[in-house]
Amino acid sequence: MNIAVTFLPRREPIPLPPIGFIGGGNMASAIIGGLIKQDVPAASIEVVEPFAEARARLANDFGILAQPAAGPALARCKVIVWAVKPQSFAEAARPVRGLAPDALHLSVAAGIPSGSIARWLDTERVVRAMPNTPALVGQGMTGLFARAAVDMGDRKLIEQVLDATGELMWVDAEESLDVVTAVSGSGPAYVFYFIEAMTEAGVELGLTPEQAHQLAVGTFTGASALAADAAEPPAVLRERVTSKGGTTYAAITSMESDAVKAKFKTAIRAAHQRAAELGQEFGKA
Ligand SMILES: NC(=O)C1=CN([C@@H]2O[C@H](COP(=O)(O)OP(=O)(O)OC[C@H]3O[C@@H](n4cnc5c(N)ncnc54)[C@H](O)[C@@H]3O)[C@@H](O)[C@H]2O)C=CC1
Ligand SMILES: O=C(O)[C@@H]1CCC=N1
Repeated sequence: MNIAVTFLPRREPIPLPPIGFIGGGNMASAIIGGLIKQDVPAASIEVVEPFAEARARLANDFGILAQPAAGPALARCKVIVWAVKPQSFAEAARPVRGLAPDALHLSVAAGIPSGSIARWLDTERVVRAMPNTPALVGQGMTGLFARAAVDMGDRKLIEQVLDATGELMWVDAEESLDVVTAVSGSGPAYVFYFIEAMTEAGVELGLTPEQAHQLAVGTFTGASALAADAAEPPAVLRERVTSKGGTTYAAITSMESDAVKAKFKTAIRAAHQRAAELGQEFGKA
């Protein structure tokens, strides 16, 4: 499948209206952290978060007084960000429907189709996003899809809301978001998994955990920067590291004989399949 994408140029800041969040967990905090960095005052952010512990974290980290349930405070919000688990979306939507009739809705939930969200909230102004956790350090990758009723002004508003989280990429087909989920949404977990493996191997071979961690993390940072900067594809960069009969050759040959690349691709297909299942399971209500 070909995915049509648009990389966005750096954006001029625009003043942001009050923004509401339904769910105040990890992803909401990553986006809120970015807003606070853009000097959005905590007082213009409304959060609905049923768990007291999560509310305490929001108060402590950002000075935000979150509400345990949806109420009239959401009426002033021009954008509402949906950062609940796919399993909780339909239930969370029920008390919000009609509370903020002019709001543009932005969902980060994996899998849940924009058509279900439009139905639950009785509005066509819905954008779906698939961010990832490096958004916490301003280096996230976010895929975005807009329903037909979302105009250019709405898109600009969404871009501004997510501006401090990292790079944004609009996709033209909603199905592409499930691919984005499998590649970059879940992707940081794959990278951490490889970092764990490299660190464990380094320790088993005699380095201290600190040394092995520093080498593994630094190698990912450096190789990613090189891949981003280089004109050549990653396969060519890999070949440049791989001296004939040398150490890398031994490692890559071992991985190829264990079908590591094929297995890794199978894992990404499993994530893709799960994104579609989440939509089917929890998008119906
Ligand atoms: N964690 C990740 O790497 C990514 C997560 N996502 C998506 O972001 C969404 C949220 O994920 P996380 O932030 O990781 O989960 P999380 O569990 O940290 O946050 C979800 C929050 O929603 C709250 N909540 C539950 N029921 C609610 C209700 N009825 N009304 C309001 N809030 C309610 C929970 O108390 C919790 O604090 C999910 O849909 C996930 O698919 C998307 C991209 C990456
Ligand atoms: O694992 C999940 O379902 C979510 C979506 C992408 C990353 N975390």
